[in-house]
Amino acid sequence: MPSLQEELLPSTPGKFKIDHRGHAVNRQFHRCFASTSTLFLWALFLVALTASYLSFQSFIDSGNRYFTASWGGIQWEKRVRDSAQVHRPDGFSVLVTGAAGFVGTHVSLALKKRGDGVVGIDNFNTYYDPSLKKARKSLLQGRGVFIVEGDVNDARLLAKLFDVVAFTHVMHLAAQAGVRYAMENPQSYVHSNVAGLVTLLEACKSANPQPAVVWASSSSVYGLNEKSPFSEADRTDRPASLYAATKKAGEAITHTYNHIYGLSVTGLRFFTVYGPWGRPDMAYFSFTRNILQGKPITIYRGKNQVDLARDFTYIDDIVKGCVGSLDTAGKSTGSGGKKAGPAPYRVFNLGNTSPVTVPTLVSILERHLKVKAKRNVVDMPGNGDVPFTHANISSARRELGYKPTTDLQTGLKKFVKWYLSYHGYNRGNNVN
Ligand SMILES: O=C(O)[C@H]1O[C@H](OP(=O)(O)OP(=O)(O)OC[C@H]2O[C@@H](n3ccc(=O)[nH]c3=O)[C@H](O)[C@@H]2O)[C@H](O)[C@@H](O)[C@H]1O
Repeated sequence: MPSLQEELLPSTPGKFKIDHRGHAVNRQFHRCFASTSTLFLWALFLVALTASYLSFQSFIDSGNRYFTASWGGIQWEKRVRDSAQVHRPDGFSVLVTGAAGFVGTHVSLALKKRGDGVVGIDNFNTYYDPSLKKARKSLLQGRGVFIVEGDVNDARLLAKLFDVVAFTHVMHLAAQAGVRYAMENPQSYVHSNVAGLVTLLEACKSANPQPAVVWASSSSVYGLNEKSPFSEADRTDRPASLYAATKKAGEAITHTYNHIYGLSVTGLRFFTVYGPWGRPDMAYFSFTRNILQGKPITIYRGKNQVDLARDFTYIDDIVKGCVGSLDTAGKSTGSGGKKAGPAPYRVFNLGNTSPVTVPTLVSILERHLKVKAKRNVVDMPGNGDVPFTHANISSARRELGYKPTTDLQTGLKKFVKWYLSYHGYNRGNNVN
């Protein structure tokens, strides 16, 4: 006779010995209970493991934030102060956000050159090759512009910067750019163009004295507007992309800060800016790369086979518009978060006033590169693009003295020259 103990335990691990009904139920119950407790113990173990992993991660994260932060300290503050030092009578000290970006680099160089103090901030994100941003940073460093590596969403960093320097102006160019990428990564637009903007404005409104703010809006706010050329008074309530919607939101948000806190605000609607040190995600840049590499380029075409057109604007003209905006920006009236009276709120188009079709842009590039493009013409996908842009710049001309002087042919020649030299092509043989 097997003992009770023997009856309850399977003879071979994993197997049941069903002698009769009662024993089998007993054994099953015991087995089930045993496996449930094992499962429970395993689950407990896994939960504990996950919890310790998560707290370790958060420790690492906070460690990164607080112990390896790339800002702070006496030496850092000295670099910030030196960079903000003004070297002309009545000069400005300007905080340039997105300073390692395309427009940010050019504006910083121009301001520094005329004797203004400039401190840059840039998060060096990977939207496009950060090595280009690092190269721009080196260029700026060589001219005495210090760039802080940080995000405009970092309120502590901004507060510190305003603590160290009484900035007279903020040139806010940090943004998530690109019209079509908004479908791939919508949150990045909210993060930079909405949340980042609010964090920056909070810092500006709390500063004492408050700086005047000039910031980059976009021609894309005109969206489905069909009235041409686009005037600042035209409708901007029909954006065609999330990018455009966040820029439109930025115009509303900056208006609020102007209204409540007396911040002086100037919004600049840039029209498809291009030139040396430009953005690799933009059509003129990626077309150049592909043409030189013998790869096909995709040219979008609008409804009824109408070519798309843009009011392409050369970077040097945009820089003049930015500097003119800083020069004419009235003062903010508030301080420490309190408004003392009305302050200026302005919006200007900065375009070239002569739209060019995308196929014409490609022909100009072909001429400068002396290489034929492999054109792949497709119907414009529903990706946020608008069929054309065309700026009316009378306001900017009147109030900022803005007068674009570079046509697309001339501007692309300068871009191609830079592109070939930057990428190490043999310039003498390739550029006319
Ligand atoms: O003014 C602005 O507010 C915006 O300008 C710029 O946007 P866009 O005018 O769309 O420039 P960009 O991408 O160079 O496309 C140019 C043309 O090429 C067409 N295009 C584009 C890519 C392609 O592969 N094929 C093509 O035909 C395309 O359909 C378009 O017709 C900035 O990127 C943006 O950040 C914002 O600042």
